[in-house]
Amino acid sequence: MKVFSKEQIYEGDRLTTERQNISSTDLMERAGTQIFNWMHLRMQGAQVPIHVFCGIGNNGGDGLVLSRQLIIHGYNVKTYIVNYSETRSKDFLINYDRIKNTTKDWPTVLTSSNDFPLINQDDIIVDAVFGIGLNRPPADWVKDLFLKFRASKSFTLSIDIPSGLYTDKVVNDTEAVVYANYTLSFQSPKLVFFLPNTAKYTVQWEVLDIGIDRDYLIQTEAAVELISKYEVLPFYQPRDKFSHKGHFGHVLMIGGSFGKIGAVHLASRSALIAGAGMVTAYLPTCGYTSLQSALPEVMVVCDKGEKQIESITYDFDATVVGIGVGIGTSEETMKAFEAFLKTNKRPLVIDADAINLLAQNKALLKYLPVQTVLTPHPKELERLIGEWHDDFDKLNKVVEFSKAHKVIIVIKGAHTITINGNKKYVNTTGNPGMATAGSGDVLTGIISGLIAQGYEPLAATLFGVYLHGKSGDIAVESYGYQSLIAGHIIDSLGEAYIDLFKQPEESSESAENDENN
Ligand SMILES: NC(=O)C1=CN([C@@H]2O[C@H](COP(=O)(O)OP(=O)(O)OC[C@H]3O[C@@H](n4cnc5c(N)ncnc54)[C@H](O)[C@@H]3O)[C@@H](O)[C@H]2O)[C@H](O)CC1
Ligand SMILES: [K+]
Repeated sequence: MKVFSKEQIYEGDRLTTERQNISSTDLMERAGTQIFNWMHLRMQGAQVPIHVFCGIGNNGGDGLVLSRQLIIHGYNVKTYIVNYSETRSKDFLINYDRIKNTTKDWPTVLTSSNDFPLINQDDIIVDAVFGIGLNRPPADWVKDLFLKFRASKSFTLSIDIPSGLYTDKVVNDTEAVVYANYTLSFQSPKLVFFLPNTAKYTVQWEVLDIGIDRDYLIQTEAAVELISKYEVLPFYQPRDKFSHKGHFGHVLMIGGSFGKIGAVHLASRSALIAGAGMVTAYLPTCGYTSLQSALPEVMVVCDKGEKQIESITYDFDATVVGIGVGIGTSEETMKAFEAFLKTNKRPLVIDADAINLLAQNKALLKYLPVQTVLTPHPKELERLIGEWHDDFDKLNKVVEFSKAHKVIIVIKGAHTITINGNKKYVNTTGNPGMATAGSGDVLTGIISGLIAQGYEPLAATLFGVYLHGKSGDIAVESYGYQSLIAGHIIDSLGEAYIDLFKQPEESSESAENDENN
């Protein structure tokens, strides 16, 4: 699913009204009615007090449409105008008139904290104060209103975006934002729903279809894309009946040091289970026996170093090389890594300490093949690109790095984001149970295993990140967050593949997302 920028959303609105020959008021009517339908379906006329707080722009206008519909359908509604400015939008004013014609119980205009109503915990708050038009911090009394929402502990439903959140930057004052239980967003989810600094402002979100022009949605290139089953399915390469292991490539997994052979074990096994035809693990000699005994399907080549890798030499042609898991950062390993990069011609997946080695010696970056995949966790990323102030700054820095070195970067996290030049891909699978030792080694193995089978590095990365998260989601059903370990993720990989062809997910136009799942 595309994640459009604010400018693209406004343009989509404009084009829709033009191409469908409707007014912006009609479009607002659709938006507000969609919210009403959503609530009506769930509430079925229940007389729970609903407090609808409307700003004076178009987000407020959506709130007024909703209020009117709720009133017409007999709900117990109170409407408030959060009068933070006298510059009311045209469609707000039209709907302000319409609601006044519908009920004698006119909206209450709020201009300071003295006007705030009583809200009980069992009431419902609808937040239609600010939408994507927010361009500066809210006034102090509006912030107090948001604090009152939180203090009430009532279920809070935000329209389009939690008020106080920007679409393209973080908020400095974490109290000047609505903490929504649920956000019903129009046209596209907002990038801020997925970033560590801002995801907390909505527990769940859903996109409502308000009939934006289809051609515009299809033809408009978005800088951010949400990756779910629908986006990865087209990558899937079916197997030919007459295929043999030679068709699915040979992964060379280089890594390990004394005490960290397990990382290579996990990555090699994952590569094989992801579907690679053959996997060879390249290890210091101390790892030979354990790896051979634990993984009979994997071949092993030993380095001359006993406890660490000291010179990388092998005499076969690998399809792809995964390097870095458990490798350590000793001087000898650095030399071996440098010599390897200078001669290697194969696609690379670089993880863990090999990223740290690159960060220590950035001159080596020029030896990376185009579309090398780097899979740093936050600390490794920081060593590579330097510190960042916030999530947007981080994304910008990674984009610059990706463009400068022509590499794909996987920013691992709750919503792993893959960056390829200007394009950002936000993954939707995975869970907190996957924050466990070795989980990253598994990802390295899966991506390498996919590249070996002929997937392009970007497709392999997006598909691999998706499958890794999905396997974790399947595994957590049996083990729970605490007891899930990396090996369980590998064991569920087969089911994650099978799941690709199970019942379709909910339509991507109305994808539901539960941040707590
Ligand atoms: N396709 C769609 O997504 C549709 C969305 N709709 C809704 O429209 C809003 C965006 O509306 P807009 O009028 O542009 O902005 P806001 O309502 O978010 O803000 C109102 C207005 O207030 C000014 N402003 C900004 N920040 C402040 C501040 N801190 N203090 C005071 N005033 C401020 C600014 O000038 C804004 O214009 C979108 O989110 C949807 O909810 C349409 O209804 C239908 C299609
Ligand atoms: K809002």
